[in-house]
Amino acid sequence: MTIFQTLNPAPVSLLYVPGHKGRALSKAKQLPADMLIIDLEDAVPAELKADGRLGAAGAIREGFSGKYVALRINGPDSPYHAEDLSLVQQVRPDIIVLPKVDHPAVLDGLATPADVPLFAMIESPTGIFNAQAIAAHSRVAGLIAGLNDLAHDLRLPDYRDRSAMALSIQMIVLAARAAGILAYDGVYNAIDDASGFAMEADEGHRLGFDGKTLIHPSQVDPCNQAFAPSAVALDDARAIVAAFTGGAERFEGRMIEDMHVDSARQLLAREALRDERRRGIAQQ
Ligand SMILES: CC(C)(COP(=O)(O)OP(=O)(O)OC[C@H]1O[C@@H](n2cnc3c(N)ncnc32)[C@H](O)[C@@H]1OP(=O)(O)O)[C@@H](O)C(=O)NCCC(=O)NCCSC(=O)C[C@H](O)C(=O)O
Ligand SMILES: [Mg+2]
Repeated sequence: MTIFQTLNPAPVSLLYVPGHKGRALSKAKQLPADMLIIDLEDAVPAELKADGRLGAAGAIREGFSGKYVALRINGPDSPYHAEDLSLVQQVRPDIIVLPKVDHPAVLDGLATPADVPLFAMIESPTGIFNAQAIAAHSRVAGLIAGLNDLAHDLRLPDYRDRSAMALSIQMIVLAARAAGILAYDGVYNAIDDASGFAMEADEGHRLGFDGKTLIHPSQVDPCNQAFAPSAVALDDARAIVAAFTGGAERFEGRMIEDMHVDSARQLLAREALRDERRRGIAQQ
């Protein structure tokens, strides 16, 4: 089985849940997030790392009915890395999220099960410059933008200013697409700002991300909505596929060619898979 079959359909809404927060882990079971990323890194204070691992182990063993489960471990330079790795061996999450990946060489030496794919977080200027090689590494199934850390390393006066990170954000999407893997947008910190979240999620969709990483239950539904194709887009895709006969054609006032039909087919196939998965989960 390839890493892509493991994640088919690709998740759209990826919610971080700190490993030491029992109530949040329970609540996460009821939420319509496609993937939970149980965090052992920055959301868990140093003195609670052991609690974080215990919480993560219990929650993963209990299961999250139909959701993909990822574990964000502490990186190889961290004193918590070795114990996080033993947890990975015990619980075998669907995905390992590795933070602050700056060089592909970090992935070569990583003692995680070879058949558990990685999402590599790109969160530094060096990571941005090496994103292409990181994305091309055989263990990597996706990239995640870590924009809080990136804004910090770039010394941005305002970490909310995505325009100051536009080039970096697009390099993450480019690197993922060049390698044929998934790409996820960073988190939106202002948890009470629903309209700001909706705008940023929509922007992430338009930039080509497969979905967005999230930090609060209130962001899950708006994320799913932002990345769902509209009824108009689905109708358009069906009409393009039905109308196309080959070469360059006029279709409803615009030119269509092979690549437009291919995009339309991909959109319809993704939506069909997501529908099937939603029905499967509802029946559980
Ligand atoms: C951001 C928070 C610290 C806010 O906490 P709080 O104000 O306590 O939340 P609420 O009172 O609004 O919570 C309401 C209920 O929802 C549950 N909850 C909250 N967050 C989550 C969650 N993420 N998943 C599931 N459930 C959640 C609460 O338990 C309440 O439920 P109940 O008690 O039953 O009423 C907090 O939301 C939080 O901790 N979020 C996750 C933070 C996190 O994981 N951060 C690390 C990843 S982000 C990052 O590192 C980005 C990257 O690396 C970068 O560099 O950019
Ligand atoms: Mg980070």
